[in-house]
Amino acid sequence: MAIRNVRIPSRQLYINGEWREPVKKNRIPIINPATEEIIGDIPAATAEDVDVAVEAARRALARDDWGSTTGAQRAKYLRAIAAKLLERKSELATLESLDSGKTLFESAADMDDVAACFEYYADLAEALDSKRKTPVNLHLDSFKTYVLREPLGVVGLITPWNYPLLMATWKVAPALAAGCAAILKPSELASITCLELGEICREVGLPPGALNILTGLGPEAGAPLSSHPHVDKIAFTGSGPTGVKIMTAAAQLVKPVSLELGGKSPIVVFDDIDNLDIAVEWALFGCFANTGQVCSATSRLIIQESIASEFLDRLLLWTKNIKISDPLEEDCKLGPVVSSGQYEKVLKFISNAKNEGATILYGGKRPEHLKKGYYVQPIIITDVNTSMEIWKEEVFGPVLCVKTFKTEEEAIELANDTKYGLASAIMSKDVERCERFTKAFQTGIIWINCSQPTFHQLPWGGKKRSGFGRDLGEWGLEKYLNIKQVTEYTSDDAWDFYKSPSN
Ligand SMILES: NC(=O)c1ccc[n+]([C@@H]2O[C@H](COP(=O)([O-])OP(=O)(O)OC[C@H]3O[C@@H](n4cnc5c(N)ncnc54)[C@H](O)[C@@H]3O)[C@@H](O)[C@H]2O)c1
Ligand SMILES: C[N+](C)(C)CCCC=O
Ligand code: NA
Repeated sequence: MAIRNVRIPSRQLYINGEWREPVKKNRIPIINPATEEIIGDIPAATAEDVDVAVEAARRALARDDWGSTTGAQRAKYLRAIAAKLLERKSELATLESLDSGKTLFESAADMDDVAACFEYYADLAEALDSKRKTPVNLHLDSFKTYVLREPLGVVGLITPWNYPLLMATWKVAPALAAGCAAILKPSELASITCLELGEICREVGLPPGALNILTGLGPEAGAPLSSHPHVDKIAFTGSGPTGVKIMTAAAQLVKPVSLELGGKSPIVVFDDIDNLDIAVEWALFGCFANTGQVCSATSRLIIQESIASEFLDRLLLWTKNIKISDPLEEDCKLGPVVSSGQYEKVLKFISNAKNEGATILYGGKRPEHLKKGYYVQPIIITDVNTSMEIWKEEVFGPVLCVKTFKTEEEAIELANDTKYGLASAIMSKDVERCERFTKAFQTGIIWINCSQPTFHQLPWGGKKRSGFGRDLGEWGLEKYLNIKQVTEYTSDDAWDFYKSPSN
């Protein structure tokens, strides 16, 4: 249930466990994409604030109350955060919808996922205690060796607007579980819930500086974080062009980065599926959930020619049935896109596709009943060829383009015909065929007879231009750890490499 008349909290930057006004005192308006109204504002951090936050993070690591904690002690903080998040679930979900345009149903599901992700990494933090020191047996009498897993240090976490608190959590929870001190820089287009995470950390008594939250613009707050000499790693989720900038800045200091970038993922549908409607719904969900603003959206439908016409007829019926409304309205299934910039971008993709000769089978216009807000009907585009922009580029909106195939070889070639490599889906009841596609798809995520279900136990990330490194699962924790080898000489005998002068 939405909380009507919810108050938009007015916050400052969260640094060293306190709310702190940005040095330059600037603020950025919060716009509700469903109404185009300004509903509040967030602080705008600059390089000066980044310096203060990095210093706070370094001090946290040097203090015993954070830097010497066991995994079990950190797990207590993570569980307390999860409990507070659940206590405030309805309010946070409403705030997320007001800020990003996400349907209330999806925002509420995100809050459950956020809390579950903190719980999951609490378990992994506890398990880390027994793995902190691993002896390595060399079968030598003169040496004792072991490997330590330690927190990597101060980490910068830069995140996007499409799942504001969830994408932040995929990085914050494992970074804290590992014992790092973190600086989160959420997207300026949707930061409300990330700032509320700051309030929750304050309430549960997370040691000062363990997590700092700097809202602000990318070039003003994100860039100085990426190039800061005392930030040991940047974990980034966002667009390809920003990923390139971050990697370039980090390279100057040989700072490690992990990049979760965009995609143009395929969903391949074979004519052996049992139930057309079930496959149609997955195709719809795979591309139109979160108004298509999903990095892993399966936005290229590759359908076997023999069922294409019937499949598209059904797809059209299902698409027309999607309720488009204010995201807080009950049963809303498609809200507005996040911002006016994103709205213009989506409309431009549609007009370019038309100009290049593609057919708009359905949608792409403002819904008649919604006069305000960044709303666009879901769009299905046919007569697409592989050189068109709409086939090649990520739209990040509710835009599905369709191509047909005859043979399995043709399907796999079309599926892999992309610079991206995040996810792929196959719909078929032929188990061996699904195995062949699992091997052939050039992506980090494979969905079989579904699209998008995500579990925090499993690694999330891509290859090719979708980036590298993994969030979630044990892989999402490893990236915040430094692996340190320790070699001890235990013999009483001299090493005897040089001639002793006393002989
Ligand atoms: N692979 C994934 O897991 C995943 C998940 C969600 C979103 N995405 C991708 O994110 C993109 C949409 O998100 P977006 O529009 O917020 O992306 P974006 O790249 O514009 O912004 C992402 C973050 O980077 C910051 N930023 C911008 N310029 C910067 C700079 N020069 N230095 C440092 N930080 C900077 C932004 O302020 C924001 O916090 C899409 O391409 C989508 O595919 C990927
Ligand atoms: C869990 N989801 C919905 C697949 C979120 C993917 C994150 C990328 O946009
Ligand atoms: Na907003």
